[in-house]
Amino acid sequence: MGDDGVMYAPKEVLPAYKEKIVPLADIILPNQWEAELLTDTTITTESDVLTTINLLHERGPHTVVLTSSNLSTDPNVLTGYASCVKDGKKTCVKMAVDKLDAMFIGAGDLFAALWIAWQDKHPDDLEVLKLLA
Ligand SMILES: Nc1ncnc2c1ncn2[C@@H]1O[C@H](COP(=O)(O)OP(=O)(O)O)[C@@H](O)[C@H]1O
Ligand SMILES: Cc1ncc(COP(=O)(O)O)c(C=O)c1O
Repeated sequence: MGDDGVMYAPKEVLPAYKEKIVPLADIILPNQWEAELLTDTTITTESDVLTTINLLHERGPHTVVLTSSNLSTDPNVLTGYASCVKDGKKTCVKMAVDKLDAMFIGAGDLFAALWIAWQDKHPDDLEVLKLLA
């Protein structure tokens, strides 16, 4: 959808993402900014992360992965969060990635492709899946 305050799609389609596309999805992998945009929230704490992830679960997806956030206090670490709901039980893990000093276009797309493939192989195992980060 976008990065750092810039949407790749026209902003007019945002309501369709919120109301139509998210409810159709089983797995969504927004970065922090995308998650905030989809839920009209602002994330400044881990508690906010959980609130935002829950709002997204409530719309339908059983898996919500916040691929990156600005919550890490270590400039060399990128922090993400993954949450799955199965049989009414929610599991959430935190992912810490060694941050490279560069900006990668397409990292989110690549991450999503890898995650979806591995989640198909390890459907209930966030501890394995978080190793992708
Ligand atoms: N600077 C970076 N250093 C190391 N890994 C990165 C970096 N940027 C992205 N990644 C990896 O790619 C994944 C997706 O990146 P992210 O920036 O969250 O997606 P998007 O491109 O959608 O904003 C991250 O979870 C991380 O694993
Ligand atoms: C126009 C455009 N640029 C860049 C990207 C890459 O996005 P990301 O870096 O979030 O994977 C996309 C993803 O769909 C895109 O549509």
